[in-house]
Amino acid sequence: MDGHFVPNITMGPPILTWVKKNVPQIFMDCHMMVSDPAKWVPDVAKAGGKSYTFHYEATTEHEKVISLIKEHGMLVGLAISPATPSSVITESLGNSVDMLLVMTVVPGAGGQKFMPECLEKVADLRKRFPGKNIQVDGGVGKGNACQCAKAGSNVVVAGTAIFGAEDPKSEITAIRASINDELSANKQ
Ligand SMILES: O=C(CO)[C@@H](O)[C@H](O)COP(=O)(O)O
Repeated sequence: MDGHFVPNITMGPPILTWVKKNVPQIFMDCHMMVSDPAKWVPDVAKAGGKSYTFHYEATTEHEKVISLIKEHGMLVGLAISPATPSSVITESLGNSVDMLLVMTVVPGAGGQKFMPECLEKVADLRKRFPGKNIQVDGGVGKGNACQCAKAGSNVVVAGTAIFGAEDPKSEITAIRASINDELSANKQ
């Protein structure tokens, strides 16, 4: 968060560098809620970022940003905010990224209420991009992770549900189990 695309400011490349140093095996999935996504690509890659997700709404030069991220050896994620329809993700755009992120809160702060109406977009994207990772972020926890997976998501982000839990480990286990149960039921 850069204080411009969204009102808040959070961590940037210097913090990623320290996290990577202390947890070398970590997979850093970097969701960049920033107005100028191209600007941060080199520094995030250098800091050890593995996946770089930028917002569809932040730029008109999607292909350029995607190429830049790939040139820096990172996986590419493309995010849409609640007000953005899934139809903006064209076949060629969707096929050129590794992950599609459907926000289920307005980007900018943790602790907001999950917006179930956004799951229609997950279902649409899953239908059109069966092989892609589809992430859901915003107000996700063990109570609704299965709804996300049912709609077609296979990756979820949970902040408050985990960091606010009395037992974060068991919250993670419960979220993971409900997604895996749903995904294996869908396979049959
Ligand atoms: O940062 C945002 C939205 O901008 C959050 O959605 C976090 O990514 C997850 O936090 P919770 O919604 O789970 O509290």
